[in-house]
Amino acid sequence: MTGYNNSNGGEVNTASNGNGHSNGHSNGHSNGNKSADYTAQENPTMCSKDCCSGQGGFKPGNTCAPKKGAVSSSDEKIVPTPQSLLKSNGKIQCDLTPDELRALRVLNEDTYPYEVIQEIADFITKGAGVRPKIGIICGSGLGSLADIIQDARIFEYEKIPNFPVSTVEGHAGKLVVGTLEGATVMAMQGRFHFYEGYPLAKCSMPVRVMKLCGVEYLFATNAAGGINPRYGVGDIMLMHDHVNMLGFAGNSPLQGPNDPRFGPRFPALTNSYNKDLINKAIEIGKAMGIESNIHVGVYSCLGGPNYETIAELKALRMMGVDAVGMSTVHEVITARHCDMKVFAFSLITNKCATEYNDKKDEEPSHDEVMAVAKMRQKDCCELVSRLIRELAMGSA
Ligand SMILES: O=P(O)(O)O[C@H]1O[C@H](CO)[C@@H](O)[C@H]1O
Ligand SMILES: Nc1nc2[nH]cnc2c(=O)[nH]1
Repeated sequence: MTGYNNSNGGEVNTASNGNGHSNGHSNGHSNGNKSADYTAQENPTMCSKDCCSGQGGFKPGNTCAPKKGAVSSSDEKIVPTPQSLLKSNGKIQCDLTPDELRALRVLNEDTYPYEVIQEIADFITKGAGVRPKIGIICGSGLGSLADIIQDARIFEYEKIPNFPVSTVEGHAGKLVVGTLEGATVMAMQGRFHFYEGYPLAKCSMPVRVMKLCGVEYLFATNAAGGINPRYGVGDIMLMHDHVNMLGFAGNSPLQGPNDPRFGPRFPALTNSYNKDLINKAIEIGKAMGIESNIHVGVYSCLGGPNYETIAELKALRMMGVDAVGMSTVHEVITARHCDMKVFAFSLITNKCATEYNDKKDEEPSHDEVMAVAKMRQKDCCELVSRLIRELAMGSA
């Protein structure tokens, strides 16, 4: 095990853009060509945010009207959208089929009151005949974690009332309830991502379903890019913390009115990842002989679906991030909010380039992510099963 490692091994160079061109700005902006309408403050011909806010934007009578000759979008002719495209007989035209409309509605139904989540949980526990104690979320290509569950009762997402559907390859869209190593478990073969168009609260809604089914421990797994230069493809990073990039941008699965039946308005996240489970997993890694492929590190979730630019990866490395993905963080936040114990790991499926001269063939692809996950699924399954056995025996 490489152990805790937050050190900045990436040797990030902020003075140059890495293409050999100095960017000319001490603040790290790489765009040397400042456009004419860069900000309202810098160009007095443009109105500021305060000036036009709440007034429907710029109006000709405003005192801050652009001066003649100034570069501004108001110089362009505005062609209004013909009413004929918007309305027909007073009704809004819509070419979507009823199925497409339903899909849109499901996509936009992002509030899940306690009662609806309770209904979903009841549907599952009645159908399965058990109350699972451990919840597992299978990462991309790691669906086999659910295949090892015994006495499995399988629920397809489409058949669960009010449940979203999986749209990503490698996420089958099934909920598997049964037993594993003597413990009752429920596993999501397919998670929901922000980039699929689901709001974060909807992405992590199944965690609340797990809670109301009786789950006490969340095991979240994911496929991730390794930013820490010491991580190799196929390594496993036990998550001991995260950087919530979507949170930096004002997005949270806990946004909106708080239901105290789930948890407090302002939950603390300082001890989100259960240390006993991390230590147990390290021991198990040693027993499995994969000690040198196990690390403990910091994960960060970006919105995706694109993989990161090199500048973004450099920035994440500077922030102490070891692995990057597009999931898990909102699930962990939701789990901690309702007081579940969390264990999470990333399977490193690709090495992230943090220098411009890194090899071009290091570009990530989902095919590669899936292939590596397939290759490493046996060890991931063994790690999870052994850890669950320890929990079932009461020694973790
Ligand atoms: O986080 P999981 O679901 O494992 O999947 C990861 O892999 C996909 C990209 O290849 C993204 O969905 C990313 O989040
Ligand atoms: N954001 C992100 N997600 C991933 N999932 C698997 N690899 C990666 C990666 O490099 N970046």
